[in-house]
Amino acid sequence: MEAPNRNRSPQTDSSSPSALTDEREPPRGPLLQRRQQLTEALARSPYDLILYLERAVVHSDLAYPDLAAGDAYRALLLADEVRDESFEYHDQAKESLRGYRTAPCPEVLNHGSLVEDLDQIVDGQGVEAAGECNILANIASVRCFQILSLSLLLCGCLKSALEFCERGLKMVPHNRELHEIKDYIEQVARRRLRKGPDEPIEIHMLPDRGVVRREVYPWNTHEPDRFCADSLSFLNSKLAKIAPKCEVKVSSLPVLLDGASNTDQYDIIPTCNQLGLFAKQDIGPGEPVLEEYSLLTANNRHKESTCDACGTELPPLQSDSKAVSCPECHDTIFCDEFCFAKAQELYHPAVCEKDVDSIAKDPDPSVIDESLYLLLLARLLAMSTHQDIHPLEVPEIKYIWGDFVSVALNDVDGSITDEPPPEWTLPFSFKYNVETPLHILEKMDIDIYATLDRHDLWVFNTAYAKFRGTASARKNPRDGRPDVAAVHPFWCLANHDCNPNVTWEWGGRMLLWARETRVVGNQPGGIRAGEEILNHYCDVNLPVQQRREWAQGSLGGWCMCQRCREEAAAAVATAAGEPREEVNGNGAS
Ligand SMILES: C[S@@+](CC[C@H](N)C(=O)[O-])C[C@H]1O[C@@H](n2cnc3c(N)ncnc32)[C@H](O)[C@@H]1O
Repeated sequence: MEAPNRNRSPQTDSSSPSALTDEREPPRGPLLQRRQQLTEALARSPYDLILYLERAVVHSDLAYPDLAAGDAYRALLLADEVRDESFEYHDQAKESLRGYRTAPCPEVLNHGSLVEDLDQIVDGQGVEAAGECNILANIASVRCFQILSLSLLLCGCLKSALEFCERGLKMVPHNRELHEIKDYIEQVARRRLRKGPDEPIEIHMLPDRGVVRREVYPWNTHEPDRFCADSLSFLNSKLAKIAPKCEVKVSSLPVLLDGASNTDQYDIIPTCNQLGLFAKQDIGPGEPVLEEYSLLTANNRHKESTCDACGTELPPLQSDSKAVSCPECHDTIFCDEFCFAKAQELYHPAVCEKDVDSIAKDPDPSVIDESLYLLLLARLLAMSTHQDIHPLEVPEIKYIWGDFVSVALNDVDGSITDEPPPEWTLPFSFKYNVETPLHILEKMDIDIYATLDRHDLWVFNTAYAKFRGTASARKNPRDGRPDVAAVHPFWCLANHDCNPNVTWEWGGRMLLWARETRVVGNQPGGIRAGEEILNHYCDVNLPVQQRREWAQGSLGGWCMCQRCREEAAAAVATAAGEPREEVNGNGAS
């Protein structure tokens, strides 16, 4: 069996054996233009499921299977709207389909054996009795199941892929393309689960977390040039209030590796430019460096004991407590009037009495991270809705680091392998990236179709990329589970070093202050004007190997700071029985 190719041309060659296979590599430029046209058409006609399906195919051809799945899922929801007149967008979705016919069928539905399966789709009733819109909706649903199952397979979400494939096969039990996709899912599942050809594969065993491209999408016009003079001057004007002795500047950082290497002893290692925080005046030992307040917080406990706005632990409710509950939705508690006023100003009215509070709360330990990132996304959506700005324009995330990979590196040929390509680094699942964010928006009474520009899947993915590079989480002291997370956009500009010159604590505010003494050699603390603020993302009291393993998650790679390199090189020299060399302050031996 041939592996299907993500890069299929928009002009589907339905005469090929399965029409899932087309080895041509379509050029990106025209596809990007076509994507733009379809996005504009969707802005004019937001309930048109055919346009969504067409854009799904283009996304698939551009090697964004996750975005293809997102579009196919929206088309599937619209097909449900067409069939059920009690649904909220029934009239609009049906009206949008009136411009299309079953013969000739829209090109995007004329795929493989789909039209041959029309008899199963109309259930033997004949086209007229079934109603043309309903038939189109049914054919479209099968097409959605095909795109969803193949795309999710390509992202590595095998369980969701198989579930959608099975749903399609329920509608058209003999559909050739769905059977092919099911075979592919089972082949990949067998390889990943190391199962023999005759061993059964149960759906609950299948992995459902994949990875997708982590990039500044070519059509993303919201991403600033973080290095340009305007951005730096904007950031520094804000920073002046919360860290008056600091400034944001370009910092040269070691390029992070995936794991241990033999470069620890090298005098020169590859570096890259990013942003960092620097002292612009001397800062004494123990002196405060930064105090930052952020409402971009999340709490995954159902009955939380933290302030809804800033995430601080609430004091026990006594008569002298300063805690305030929202007069409209009494369950939402703020630590004081200040937090309540800030919440009212920046996000709360968008979720007040909207029943979004129970979503993703008290998660299974295996999905704690996902739940916290999802709840950060929910907060971001509430902030952008209430402030009436695009989510990626919300100041709290606009300028932060997203650990993006270049589009060129991410672009792959798309044949099916056991795992998605290694350059794809953004964790992805159907539930947390596609389904639940839309569910949250619906609970907020937002029309997910009419607001596509703000709530497209690539917008959620971009926000997730930023959260994953910068959010901090706090563990609950009772059970050690992370239950509160936050993004502090200025604190997160400080880079990591295993010999930090600051330390931090997050209560209601993120506080950063200069260390009294440095970890290495008990040197006195304090930061000179011009020196970089060196934060710590891991426990710096651990030995080098453990430190590097811990920091790998939060830093995004193997720590190559001076201290790690010196300690690792010394350990290697000791193991080899070489005499120890003294190292000077800069680590050059
Ligand atoms: C929270 S951000 C820090 C600010 C970031 N440099 C920026 O430009 O906004 C974390 C990212 O900074 C980079 N980084 C921080 N400390 C580093 C270090 N010691 N070595 C290499 N990269 C570092 C890593 O790419 C990491 O994923």
